[in-house]
Amino acid sequence: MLVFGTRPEAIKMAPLYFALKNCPDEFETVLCVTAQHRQMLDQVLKVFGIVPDIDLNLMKPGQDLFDVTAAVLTGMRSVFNEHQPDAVLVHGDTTTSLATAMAGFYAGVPVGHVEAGLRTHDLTAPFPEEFNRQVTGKVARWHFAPTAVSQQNLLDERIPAAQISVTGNTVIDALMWVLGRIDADAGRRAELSNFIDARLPFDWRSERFLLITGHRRENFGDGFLQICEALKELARGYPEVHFVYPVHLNPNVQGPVNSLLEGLNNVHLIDPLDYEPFVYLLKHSHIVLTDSGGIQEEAPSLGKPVLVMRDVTERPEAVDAGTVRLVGADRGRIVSNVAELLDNEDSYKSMARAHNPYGDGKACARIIDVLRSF
Ligand SMILES: CC(=O)N[C@H]1[C@@H](OP(=O)(O)OP(=O)(O)OC[C@H]2O[C@@H](n3ccc(=O)[nH]c3=O)[C@H](O)[C@@H]2O)O[C@H](CO)[C@@H](O)[C@@H]1O
Repeated sequence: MLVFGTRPEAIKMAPLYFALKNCPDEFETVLCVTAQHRQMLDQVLKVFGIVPDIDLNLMKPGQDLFDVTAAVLTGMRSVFNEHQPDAVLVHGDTTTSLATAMAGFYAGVPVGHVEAGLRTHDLTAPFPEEFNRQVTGKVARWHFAPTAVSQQNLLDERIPAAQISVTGNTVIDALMWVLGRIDADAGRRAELSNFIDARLPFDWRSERFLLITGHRRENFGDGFLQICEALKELARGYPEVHFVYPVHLNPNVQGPVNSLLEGLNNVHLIDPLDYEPFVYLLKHSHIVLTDSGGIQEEAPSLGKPVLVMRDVTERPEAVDAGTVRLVGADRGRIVSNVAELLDNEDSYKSMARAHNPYGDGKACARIIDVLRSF
């Protein structure tokens, strides 16, 4: 059984879902979604053409971490009772993953952790994700670590080596699948272009633009004010550059972003994009400014410099390779780093190198090999 509830989990679990479904003689695959994020999850399910077998549909207005954790935990009790899975697979560091892993532990269902071993070693950053992944790691029977760094983090926590496999990150499987589908189909490319044209009033194919995403809890409040002030300063200082920001639906993000950034001609605040147009836009972007985890993995494989608006990252591989840089949610650092990349071609070139520290597109096959031997 696969269980997930948010957009990034759905993107990263979709290829694994298909890979398992492709082995019907070996695995009966059941998909349960919690719908921790309803709308953004559904967007991804639609792109991949996936219909869940079970939908807990637990998103409610104004719910907090206590509500989500409790709802997933009790929801999964019923699901496990009814379906009696032999194993449950969860992903990464969401509240859905944490509570499902706990439910698996209580119900005696072995847990496989996809994207295991990422660590900042600071329980408050990202919050609550670092806590979620550490606790999920305590419970897991199989740890599917994307890189040697994440494998080492698990070994340092005295997880037995035999329970850890280095598989690569399934996000690269998803990215390659989506890009392959776009490349192979001129009609699809035309449709995507029309879709993006309808949302952006400039020629995004030829003009320079920054692609921005920001939604981390630890940046709510002052962090978002600083991010918005930085964007405002950059937009005024570089009127010929465009700033495209698909704004996360969380009201803590929508509030400051909409009020502080409206009315600037070259700042384009749009709704979160479906995965396919997002990836297409990422491919055409000049610089990526983000606090997201997944985008730190996708952008390097497309050769895009990434400035991460956080002080720590659980993904040091691309930072070490020099294609991702940490700039914090700090107005001065964001402005100076973006300005350097816009003004200095050598700096830009040194960060704009395509490389793939996070996988080769074969992570799902490796995960399935491990599950086969169970
Ligand atoms: C910092 C951190 O702890 N992040 C975690 C968070 O995801 P993460 O921070 O990656 O979550 P996001 O909501 O930023 O989602 C990123 C994904 O959404 C796509 N995208 C983004 C914007 C948009 O408009 N449309 C769109 O499709 C991106 O291509 C990317 O694949 O949960 C994931 C699932 O457990 C984990 O893997 C990540 O470690």
